[in-house]
Amino acid sequence: MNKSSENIKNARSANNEAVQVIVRCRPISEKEKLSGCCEIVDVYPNRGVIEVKNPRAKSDNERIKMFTYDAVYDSRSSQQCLYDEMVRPLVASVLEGYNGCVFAYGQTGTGKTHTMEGVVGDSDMQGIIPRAFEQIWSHINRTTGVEFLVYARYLELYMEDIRDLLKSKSKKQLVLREMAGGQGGVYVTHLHSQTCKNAADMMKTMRIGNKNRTTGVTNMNEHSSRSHAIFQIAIEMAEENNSKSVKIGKLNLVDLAGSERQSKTGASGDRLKEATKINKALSSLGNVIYALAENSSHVPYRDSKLTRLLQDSLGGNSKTIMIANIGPADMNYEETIITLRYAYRAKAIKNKPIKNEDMQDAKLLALQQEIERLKQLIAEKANGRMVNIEESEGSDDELDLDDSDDEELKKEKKEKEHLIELGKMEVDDLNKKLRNLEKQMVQGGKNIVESVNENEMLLEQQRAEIAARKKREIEMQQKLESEEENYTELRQVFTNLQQEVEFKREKLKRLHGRLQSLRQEIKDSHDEYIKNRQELVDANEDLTLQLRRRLLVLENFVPAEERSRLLNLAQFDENTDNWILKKETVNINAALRPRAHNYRRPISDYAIKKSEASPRYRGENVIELKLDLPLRTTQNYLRPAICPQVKAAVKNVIKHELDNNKVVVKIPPHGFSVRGISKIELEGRYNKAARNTIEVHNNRNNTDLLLEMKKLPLLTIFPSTPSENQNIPYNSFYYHQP
Ligand SMILES: Nc1ncnc2c1ncn2[C@@H]1O[C@H](COP(=O)(O)OP(=O)(O)OP(=O)(O)O)[C@@H](O)[C@H]1O
Repeated sequence: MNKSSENIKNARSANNEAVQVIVRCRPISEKEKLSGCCEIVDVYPNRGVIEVKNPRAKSDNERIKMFTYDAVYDSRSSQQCLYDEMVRPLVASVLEGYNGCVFAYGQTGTGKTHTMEGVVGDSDMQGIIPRAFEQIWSHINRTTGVEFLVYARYLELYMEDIRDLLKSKSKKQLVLREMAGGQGGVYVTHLHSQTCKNAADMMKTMRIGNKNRTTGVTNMNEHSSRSHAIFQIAIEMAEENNSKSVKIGKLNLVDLAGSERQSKTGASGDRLKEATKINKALSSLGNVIYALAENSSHVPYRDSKLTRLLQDSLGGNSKTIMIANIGPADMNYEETIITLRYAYRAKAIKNKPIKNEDMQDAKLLALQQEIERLKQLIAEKANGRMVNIEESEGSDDELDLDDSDDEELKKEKKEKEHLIELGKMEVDDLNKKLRNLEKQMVQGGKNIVESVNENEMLLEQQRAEIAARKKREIEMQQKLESEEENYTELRQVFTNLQQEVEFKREKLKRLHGRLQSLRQEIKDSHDEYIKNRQELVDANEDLTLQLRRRLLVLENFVPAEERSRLLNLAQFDENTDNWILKKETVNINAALRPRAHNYRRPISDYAIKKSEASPRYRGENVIELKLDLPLRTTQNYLRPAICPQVKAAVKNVIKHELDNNKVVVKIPPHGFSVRGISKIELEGRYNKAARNTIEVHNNRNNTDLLLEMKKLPLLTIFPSTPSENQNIPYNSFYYHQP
């Protein structure tokens, strides 16, 4: 049995593990306070409960909604606390070879980026991603006897397009592909992997990605709110004496786009199209979560690129944490409830985490093999060189002994020396290559002195213990609450019937209240469902209308043979999720031959019907001559090659001109006057350093001239040599040509 099928078998027998769902509520913002918003969210961290008050409630049942999660964090919760309690154990699993995923979900401005990234460089405020870097590298620096290969990838999904944030200028097409060998999982082709050797490298990688995320974007905030960012870290590990067995831990850190419904933003036209595409990913994510929670036989992963990318993390072999971010203001009540419902549903998702062990396709293995090969090659080359050197020295001796000036021997010696030299260069090259390859790997435990601070380790251990205890407490508290009803009844001793009736009436009232609020929740969910369905029906109608309009154009204005030709060429490309036209195989003879048709265009139903009555629509023999296909198009145009000598000569002349040419600057075109002297023309030189800049000299040291020049709109004046004394008039100025 091969390793991958063994892995799959392991996965099946592995324990199911639910997706951990956390809710974090951010503090109320100044803007919300100023606009008179009030807080409607109550967070109970030790019970894992969130309560939301409906600001527009008409009845008691509608007033408060309660949701329970694995953990909840209020506005005062620290970044450190959230990380230690929830994320640290997950990253520790990744370092054992599991797949892990943390994704932040929620309305725009609720703190997803704050939670995932935080304030980079601030030890208290930094978020999950930089903390994960620290944890990973402090583990590597402590682990002796293991070789690591760590690399990061950073991608962005915007309107169903994937962008490589580490190689934003790359022209290579990024396509999603299924892993070979039925291992499950999806990867992106041509995505750049940045090898990292320490936490600073990773931080730099993240910064580069973030910079690329915003370059060329007109509205940075809007863009980041509408795109999904995925930072991927892969850690390959091999024990030094057992390099055959490689483990790979993979961590996906995802900052999703804002989840608010687009109808609320009043988008229309292109904006709506964009919104629909952005929403496509999030609504597909919702559908996947729903299907998994309902244990449905079909999970629509293929509906969007986001769900395909997160396939492993939802219902797959990964350990996953979902962080739902919410705001406390009444203004966002509806969105908050939607986020909370979404998160509540995700609690039901079960994953089957498995360790990625004995990975034959690991980069580390290939790297180690290449290093071994190079070492052998270097040893062989070095041996060969030694033999050559000995031989050459031998012939030297012979030369000395015989004291002969035999030309043959001299030539042979020279050749040998040449060979030795070549061999040396080759070995140097190989050594350089070897060092480069070795540099990519990190020897675990190397910086042990730096990182193993006893107190630090102890602190970390204690934090982990506290986190585990807190988690247990929440679980127990939740269990206790659910069973409290029965316990109180059992513990209650009634002295008379009246007391028992009273107690039971109270209980009935409580249960009735709970029933009513559950009914209300069902009604709300149903209303939400109807609303969503209506939105889908509307969208469907819109699309049908568009389709009919296009079909009408197609039927009436596109010739039938052209239509069938296009239909034959069209095919759906699963990888790009789009229809594409296959390349046509042109039979040149057939294409050029004239063809006769028994009709003339248009050939619409209307025209056919009318053809009986009106000669205007009657069929005629039309001979169609296909246009000759051009042998070359403008795209194939090649510039005539210019002889390099001519090119160099022209360049020289231009350079000479620029260096020596004095330029007469007229500012403005007709010049200007200074104290009666009219139409002064200034003389200047091209400044070599700055194109479009002419250095103008005020040789007359004339302050009035300077003042006049300063008034000119096109003139930027600054001294060519900085002068500390501002009263001394500048002698040189720069005139920027507009
Ligand atoms: N827990 C928190 N404590 C303090 N401030 C917070 C918290 N969460 C969010 N904020 C602040 O709220 C603002 C919005 O947060 P952030 O940009 O992280 O939201 P977002 O959900 O990522 O938005 P977008 O969808 O636009 O990317 C920021 O100024 C951030 O500092």
